[in-house]
Amino acid sequence: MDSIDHFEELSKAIAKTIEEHIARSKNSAGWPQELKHPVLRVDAFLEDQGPDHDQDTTPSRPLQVASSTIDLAPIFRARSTQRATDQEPRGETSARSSGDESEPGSPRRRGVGKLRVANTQSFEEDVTEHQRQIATDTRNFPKRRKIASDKFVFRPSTLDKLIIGIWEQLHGTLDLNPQIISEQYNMTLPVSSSTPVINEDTAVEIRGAGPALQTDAFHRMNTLCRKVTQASRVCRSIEIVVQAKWIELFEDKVQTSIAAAPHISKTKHHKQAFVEACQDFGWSEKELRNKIAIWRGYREVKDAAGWVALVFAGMGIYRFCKYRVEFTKEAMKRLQNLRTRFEVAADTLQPHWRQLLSIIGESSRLQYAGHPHDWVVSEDGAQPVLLRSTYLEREPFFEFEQLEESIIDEREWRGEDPRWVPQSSAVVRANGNSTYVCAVCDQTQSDEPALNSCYCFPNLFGCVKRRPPPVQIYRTNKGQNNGLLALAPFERGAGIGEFVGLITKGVRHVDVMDSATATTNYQIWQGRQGNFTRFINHSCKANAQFSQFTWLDTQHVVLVSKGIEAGVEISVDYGDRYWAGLDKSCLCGESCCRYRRAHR
Ligand SMILES: C[S@@+](CC[C@H](N)C(=O)[O-])C[C@H]1O[C@@H](n2cnc3c(N)ncnc32)[C@H](O)[C@@H]1O
Repeated sequence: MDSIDHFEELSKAIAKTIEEHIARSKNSAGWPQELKHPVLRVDAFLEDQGPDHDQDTTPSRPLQVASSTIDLAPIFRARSTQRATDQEPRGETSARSSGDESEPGSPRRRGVGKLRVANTQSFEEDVTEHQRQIATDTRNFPKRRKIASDKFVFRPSTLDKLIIGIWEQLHGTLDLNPQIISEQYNMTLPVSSSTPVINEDTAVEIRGAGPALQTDAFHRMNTLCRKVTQASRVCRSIEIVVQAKWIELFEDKVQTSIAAAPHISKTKHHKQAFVEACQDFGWSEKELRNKIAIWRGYREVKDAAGWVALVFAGMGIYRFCKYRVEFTKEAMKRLQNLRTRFEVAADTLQPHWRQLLSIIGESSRLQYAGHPHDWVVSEDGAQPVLLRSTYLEREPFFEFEQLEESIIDEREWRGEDPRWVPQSSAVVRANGNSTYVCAVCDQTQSDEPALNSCYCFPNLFGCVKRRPPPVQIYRTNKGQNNGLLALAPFERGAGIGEFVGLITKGVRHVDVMDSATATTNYQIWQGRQGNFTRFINHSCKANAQFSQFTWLDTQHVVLVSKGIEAGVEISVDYGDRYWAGLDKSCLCGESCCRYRRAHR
C-alpha cells in the first residue's frame, strides 16, 4: 500500500515539475509539430550504480519508482495558435494549418483514434519512425446489434447453411474419434450390465446427500452426457458415409450385371438389385426408394466435396439432400472448390476423422499435418500449400511458429510484462479482499467459472480452452500474397482472436503492432511467431478492428468483428500512421480507398 502511494506521489511531483517547466520555457520550437496528440512519457528507475560503475559487472535489476504521461496537447495547441496568429495575414482561418483535416471554411472534423480520415497531406508526411506500425482502435468495441427486419438481410441458402454447418462442426468441440463409441460402451457397463449409471434410487439418495456428492453426480452426468452426444454424432457420421457408399456399390452391382447379361434391359437389372437389397434390409420397396433418394444426394455431395463433407455435415445435409433445391452445377462446383480446404481443417483439427472411413475400406492416411494455419488454401480449389513456401521467394529463411499466447522478449523486458495494468483494486487485492474488475462491463473477472461474471469475449478469456476460430489463410487474388478468410459468420462485437506474438519494443521498418498502457509503450511483433492475426490485410472499408482489452490486469489486443459474413476476407484498417510515407500502394480495391498510389 505504502509503496504504491509513494509511486503515485513521486509520479505526480515529477509530472507537475516538468509540466511547469515546459509551460514556462519558450524553447520548444525544435519539437516535432506533426504529432497528433503529443504526450511526454517519463519513467524513473532506482538502481544501484555500484562502487565502480566503469567495471563491466551485471547491474542489479532497476526498480521503477515513478511513471507519468504528461499531456502536451494543450501547450502545443496554444503555441501553434500563437504562431498562426503571428504569421497569418488577417482574415485567413487557422483551419488551413498543417495536419488539419477539414476543408477551408468547413467545421473542424474531430478524428477518433487512428481511424481519422486523412487528407493527402498527412498521408505524404514522412514519419519514418512510425512507418508500418499498426495501432489498436481506441474507440469502443463494435456493439452487438440486431439487424432491422424491414431492410434487406442476407439470408443464407441451404447450400450456404450446409457449408457453414460443415465449417462449424470442423471447428467445434465434438470429437469425431471412433474410439469414443467403445469408451462409451465400457463406461456404461462396468458395474453390471443391468445397473444404469444413475438410477432413480441413487438420484433420490444423491438429492438428500451433501453438496460434495451432488457435485460429483453432476460432474459424472456431464461427462456421460458429453460422451453419449459425441458417440451419437460419430454414429451419425458413419451412417451417412455408409449410405453414400451403399449407393456406389449398388450402382457398381447394376453395372456388373448389365455387363454379364447385356441382353436383359437396364431397368430389369436395376430392379433385381433393388429387390435383393429390400430383402436384406427387411424394408418395403417404397421405404427403400425414399431412403435411396436422399442417399443419392449424400453420394453427390461426396463426389463433389469428398468424404470429409459427409463426416462433418451434421443434420444440415439431410435437409439439403431431401429437398434437392440447390443441386445445381454451380453448387457442385462450389463444393468441389471447398474439398481440399475442408480436408486441411479436418486433418489438422480432428485428425481421427479418417479412421471413420476405414469402415468403408477408404484410406485413413492423413494428408495435411501440423497446425491448421500452417497451410495456405485457395478459393479456386487449388492444392493447399505450406505457409512457408509462400514466402520463400522473398524470404528464403522464412519460418513461422504458431503461438497460443504471446511471449515476452526477455532481452527487452527482463522478466517484466509491459502489458500489466494494475487497477486501483489491485491495492485491495494485495490484502486478499478484492477481485479483478472488467473495465468494459464492470463485472468480476476470474479464470474460475464459479467466480467469473465477465463475458466480454467468452471464447477468448476465462476458463475456456481456446480453439482456432473458423478462419483459413488463403492466397488473395489482389496481389497482397496471403490473407485471412472467415469460414463462418462472426457477429458484430464478437472477438475473433487475440493478436499474439513477441512482446517487445524498438522494432522499426517492419510491420508491427504498437500498443501502450498508461505508463508503458510496447510492441507485438509477429515476424517469426504469432497466430492467424498475422495474415490480416488492410482494407479502407474494414470489417474488423484491433481493440485493447484487459483481462486479469493484463492488456491484450483483440481482433473484434464489425459484422462479418461467411466466406469473405477479414480485414482491418491499419491506419494513417502505418501508411504515412510508405512506398506502397493500397490494394484493397474499395471505392473509398485512401492509400492508392494513383491518388497521390
Ligand atoms: C500483416 S501482413 C498481412 C499478410 C500479408 N498479406 C502476407 O501475405 O503476409 C501486412 C502486409 O500485407 C500487405 N498488405 C496488407 N494489406 C494490404 C493492402 N491493402 N494493400 C497492399 N498490401 C497490403 C503488405 O505487404 C503488408 O506489409
